[in-house]
Amino acid sequence: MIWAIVPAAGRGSRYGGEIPKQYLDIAGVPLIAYSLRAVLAHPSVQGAMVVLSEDDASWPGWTQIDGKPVRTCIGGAERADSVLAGLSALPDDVRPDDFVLVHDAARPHLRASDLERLLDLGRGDPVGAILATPVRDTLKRAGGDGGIDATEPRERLWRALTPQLFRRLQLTRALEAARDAGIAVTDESMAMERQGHRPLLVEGSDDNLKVTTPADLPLAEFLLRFTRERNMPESNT
Ligand SMILES: Nc1ccn([C@@H]2O[C@H](COP(=O)(O)OP(=O)(O)OP(=O)(O)O)[C@@H](O)[C@H]2O)c(=O)n1
Ligand SMILES: C[C@](O)(CO)[C@H](O)COP(=O)(O)O
Repeated sequence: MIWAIVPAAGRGSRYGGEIPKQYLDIAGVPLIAYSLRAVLAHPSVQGAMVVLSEDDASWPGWTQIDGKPVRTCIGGAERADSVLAGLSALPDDVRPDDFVLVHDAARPHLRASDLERLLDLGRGDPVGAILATPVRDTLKRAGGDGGIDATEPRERLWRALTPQLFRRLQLTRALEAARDAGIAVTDESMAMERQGHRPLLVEGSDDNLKVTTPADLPLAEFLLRFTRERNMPESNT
């Protein structure tokens, strides 16, 4: 069985607003509820560890979703610190070799079929796997003056998404090594790659968007309200 770690300790500075973006209302439900419901919907996921900020005043205090346990711990200044805190706070019966699934609280529209593919392929990989999508646009390198310095080759370039699936101890060691080296890793895979691992790329969906700026919220709401595969959470406490 697998535990999900849901980093939700960010302040949403690029979004702005009164409350952290993971608590914004989408169709009457906080954004984080969709992200949690999406990972907990898989039968192999037995619970979720939500990583909160020290002064989080918005967390609704859920202790279960769909009958699965939801626990919390306090994160850190950077996302990687929060994931490390989540790894450390997992229940004692989560073994060092067990897979854990890390999914951003800010990614509410995770398709069940994408999660199934990630778990199916990732659990068969010696290291683990991440959801990602191939880059489909031409990429430009910006100069400091607002002009274009170069067009970058996009062959074999993918956008990393979440969830990302790794074994508890291996991921813990990789994140600790990056922290101790003073390297800021932007996702779990980067920490694993620094250790020489080559995580599997599993193709996900472009609509597994991360709500980062205000422009993202209407699109997230559209996706959650109207797409076929949706995880509309029921109310729960
Ligand atoms: N110290 C941090 C920073 C981020 N996150 C979480 O990591 C996910 C992805 O991070 P991002 O989209 O960057 O969220 P924020 O850091 O809140 O956004 P910003 O960078 O705009 O402040 C979010 O669910 C966020 O809550 C976290 O748990 N702990
Ligand atoms: C983990 C992630 O969502 C993969 O794309 C991304 O790296 C998070 O970056 P952020 O700057 O913390 O939003």
